[in-house]
Amino acid sequence: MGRSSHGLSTSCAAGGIFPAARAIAAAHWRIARLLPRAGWAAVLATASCAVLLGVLPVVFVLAGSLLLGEVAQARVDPARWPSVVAGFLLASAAFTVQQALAPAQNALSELVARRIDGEAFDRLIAASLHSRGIGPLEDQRLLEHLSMAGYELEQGVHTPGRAAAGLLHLAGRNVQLAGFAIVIGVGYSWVAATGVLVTVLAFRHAMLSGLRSFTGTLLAQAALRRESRYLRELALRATAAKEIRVFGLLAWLRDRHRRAYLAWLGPVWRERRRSLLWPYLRYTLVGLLVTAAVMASAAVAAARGLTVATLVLIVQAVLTGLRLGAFSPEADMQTIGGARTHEAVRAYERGAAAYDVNERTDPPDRIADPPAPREDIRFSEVSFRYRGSERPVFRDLNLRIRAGKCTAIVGLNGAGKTTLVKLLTRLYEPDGGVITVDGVDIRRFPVEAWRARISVVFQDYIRYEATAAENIAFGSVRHAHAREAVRDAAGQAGILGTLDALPGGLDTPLTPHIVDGTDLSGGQWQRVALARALFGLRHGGGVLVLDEPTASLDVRAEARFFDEFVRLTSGATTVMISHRFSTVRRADHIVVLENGRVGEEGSHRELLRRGGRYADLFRLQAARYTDGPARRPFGGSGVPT
Ligand SMILES: Nc1ncnc2c1ncn2[C@@H]1O[C@H](COP(=O)(O)OP(=O)(O)OP(=O)(O)O)[C@@H](O)[C@H]1O
Repeated sequence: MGRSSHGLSTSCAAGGIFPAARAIAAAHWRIARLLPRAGWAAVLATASCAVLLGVLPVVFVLAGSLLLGEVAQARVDPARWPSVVAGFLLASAAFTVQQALAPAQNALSELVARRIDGEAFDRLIAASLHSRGIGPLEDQRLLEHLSMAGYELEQGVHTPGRAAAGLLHLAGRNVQLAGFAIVIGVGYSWVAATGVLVTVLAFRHAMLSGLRSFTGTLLAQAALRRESRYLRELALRATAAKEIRVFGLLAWLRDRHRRAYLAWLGPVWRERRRSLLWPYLRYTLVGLLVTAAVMASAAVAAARGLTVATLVLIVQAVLTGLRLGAFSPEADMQTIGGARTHEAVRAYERGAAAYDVNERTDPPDRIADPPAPREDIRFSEVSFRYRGSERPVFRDLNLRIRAGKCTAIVGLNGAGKTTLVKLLTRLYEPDGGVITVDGVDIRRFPVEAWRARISVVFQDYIRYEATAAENIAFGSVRHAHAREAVRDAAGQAGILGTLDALPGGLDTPLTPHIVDGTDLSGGQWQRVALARALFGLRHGGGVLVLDEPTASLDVRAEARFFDEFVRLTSGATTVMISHRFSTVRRADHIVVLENGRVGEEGSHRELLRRGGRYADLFRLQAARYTDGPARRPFGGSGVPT
């Protein structure tokens, strides 16, 4: 049995008939085990409907032939008319109940599917949120499972729930098949019954194997499908609308989308022909031969005395029975595709859980409540490399962040500044070394408690589609009700006036996608993010981390922010990451990251005096803001200090 890069089995071709049948049976079994999640009452009701809907067509055919036979007899023997009426009533009842039950079964199947899919979505979200760090969400291998499962569950077609409902539907079809086989066996010949059964089962097996192989190809094409989806979204969403128009990317986008779409569809079409069309034609031919053989032998039997009613019964049972070998739109694609989605959910769950298990184990002597740092936070001999990446970001990094002071971290792009924050907030664990607060390993604190101590504005902070007040209160959700504190934080970040002036004040949704909602400018959003961090700091943060806090602020706003900043953060341990030297120079202590280590550190003046990397970078940036004299070699009178 082949295995794709997804770890999901994809092909039956290599293994022959029995392994393929075993794999399909195993997939069905895994799906069947999901049924209790829909609740036994719903499952039993749906299964009962399915079984009845399987039995009723058999009853209808039996009643119909009984009616036919009795009508013929009643012409010569009037005493048979009650039997005619009974046959008619039975056929009518079978037909009417079938019509009434079909919508009920659809509704119940929907209920079963939604319950199971709701639970699968819950599990996927739980696996995504419960993992301690963000490693699984940045691991390409696991992301494939996550995006495939998320996409299918959202589309709602190839889902575990639809697969489970499909299985119940198949149970009904199998009951029907058994019913017709019994009718043929009892009424005519067990050889003919076996012929019909074998033909239907062989046809179904070939079709399901083909479907399985086909969905395997779909999966193997997942990257291309994702690319064409991404390009479609690029064209249809507002996010890239500006650049696409200004850079004149429309033609490129259409062409690229067309090519990606065809590159995805080409193998899918080929596989559809290979695994679905040819087996379909082959088995249809076999089905026709079997039908012809049974019909011919029935005709011979009829000539030798088989009654017309029995002949009609057999013909109907054979034809309707053979029809059950056909594709079931309610079940087949769903059971095969849904089983794969279920496997993807499980694979992501396992992978995400393994991430936590594989992390270094926490020290046993736990401390429930991490204190705010009194001395310092230290990175000691810390090394770290992203999984799948060759290059370590940190190698034996030693770094001290003084408590109650502002430490600025600078470095070239990719030096590891944001990664440092990820390690500090335990979104990733170091491969070696230790991070301590006043000498205590931070792994001794519960992760949530430690994170509650840290208030962060990430470089790519989130613009939540929520009210302005909520956007700020997310800094400490436990204190979301503290309206005055929200206003204070907004005031401190210099955004209160703007928010008060919105139509709904602080209760205005900050999104243009909601009626009465609005959007803010980049700089205004940055102030909201700052307000969020200040709100968190006020409610027990103790440590404030700002990654590029003033990147979107205008020069005046930046200057004002820093005038206020010292007062607002007094007593807090602050880490500031910035490329703006006008921001960095105000820090108490500056650390330059270089080649995975601390290249140099000191105050702004000390570092300028040293004339090293920091002084170079500072001089380069200062020269961009001044005229000729500032371009003189550092140390000259024209350089700001
Ligand atoms: N999820 C990830 N997986 C693999 N490599 C990553 C990941 N995130 C970052 N890196 C790599 O780690 C290194 C450090 O990245 P980081 O984002 O910490 O740099 P930075 O100093 O914050 O950069 P910038 O100044 O551009 O924001 C870079 O080489 C980057 O390519």
